Amino acid sequence: SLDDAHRLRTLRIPSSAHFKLHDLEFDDIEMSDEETVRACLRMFLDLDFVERFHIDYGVLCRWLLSVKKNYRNVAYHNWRHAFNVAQMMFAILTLECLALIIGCLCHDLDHRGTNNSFQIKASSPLAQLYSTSTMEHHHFDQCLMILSSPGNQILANLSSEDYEKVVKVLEDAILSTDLAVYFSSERSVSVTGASGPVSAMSASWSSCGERRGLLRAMLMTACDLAAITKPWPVERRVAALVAGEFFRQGDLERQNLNLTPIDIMNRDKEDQLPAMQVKFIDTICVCGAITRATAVVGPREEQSSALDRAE
Ligand SMILES: CCCCn1ccc(=O)c2c(N)nc(-c3ccccc3)cc21
Ligand SMILES: [Zn+2]
Repeated sequence: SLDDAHRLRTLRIPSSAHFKLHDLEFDDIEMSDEETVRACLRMFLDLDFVERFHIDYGVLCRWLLSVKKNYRNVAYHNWRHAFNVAQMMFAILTLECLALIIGCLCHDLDHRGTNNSFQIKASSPLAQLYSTSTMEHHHFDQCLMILSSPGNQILANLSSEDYEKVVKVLEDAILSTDLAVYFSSERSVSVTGASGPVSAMSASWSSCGERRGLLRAMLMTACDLAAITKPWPVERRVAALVAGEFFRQGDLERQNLNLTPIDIMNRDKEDQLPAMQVKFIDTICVCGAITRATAVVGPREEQSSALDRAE
C-alpha cells in the first residue's frame, strides 16, 4: 500500500554485512518480511543500480512490495524463495565480478609480444614450464605473485573460502583467454558423465558449473577481442598495433628461428592486412561467438585453421 512504500522509503537500510548478504550459507529464517525487502534495497544500493539506472527510490520501494505481494502463500514457490535466489545471485555476482575484473586487469601480465606457438618454437623458459596455454599460465602466475606481494594484498581481508573461490575464477578467467581454449571442444557443455550418459536432471546440474565456466570464458574472450567491435577509428588503431606486434614476431621467427612466419605475422604480406581483418572477424569473432553461444562445437578442422590464422 502507499503508506507501506512511504514507510519503507524513510527507513534506514542496514549494510549487506548486517544482513550477511555475501554469505553463500545465508539463511532468511530469522528475518521479518520487512527486513527481506530492506535487504533487497541494500542489494540494489550496493550494486549501484539506483544511481546508475536513475531508479526513483520511492518507486523501487513500491515495486519491491508489489513483487512480494504477487507471490502466493504456497509452501515453496513463494516470496522467500525468490528472495533467497536473489541473495545467492548477489553473493555469486559480487564475488565473481571482483575476480573477473581482477582477471581482466591481470590477463596479459608480462606479455612479451610473442604468442604461445612462438614460445614452443623457441623452446623458451616459459614453454619449458607450461606446454599448453604457455603465456596464459604465466599471466596467472604473475597475477598471484602481485596479489600476494606485501602492500598489494587487496584480497587479504577475504575469508579463506572466498579467497579460494576468487583464485579459482581468476585461474579459469585468465586461462580462458587463450583462443585455443576458446575453440577447444573440451569446453563444450558435456552431458555424458565418466560412466556414460547421465540423467537429464543430474546432467543439467553437473553442467551448471560448466555452463558458468563457459559463460565466464565467453565474457573474457568477448572483452579481450572487444576492440574489433568498436568504432572504426578505434578498431583501425588496434588492428595496426596488433599487426605491428605480429610482424615483430615474424621478424624474430625469421632472424632467430630461421622460420617463415605465417601470413598474419609476415610483414611482406602487409598489403593483405585488410583481408586478414575480414577473415579474423568472420572466423574468430562471428563464427566463434555463434559456436560458443550455442555451445555446439563445429568441426575441429575448421576451427583449428581459423585459429592458426588468429594465432
Ligand atoms: C593477439 C590477438 C589479438 C586479437 N585481436 C583483438 C582485437 C582486435 O581488434 C584485433 C584486430 N583488429 N585485428 C587482429 C588481427 C590483426 C592481423 C591479422 C589478424 C588479426 C587481431 C585483433
Ligand atoms: Zn588480451
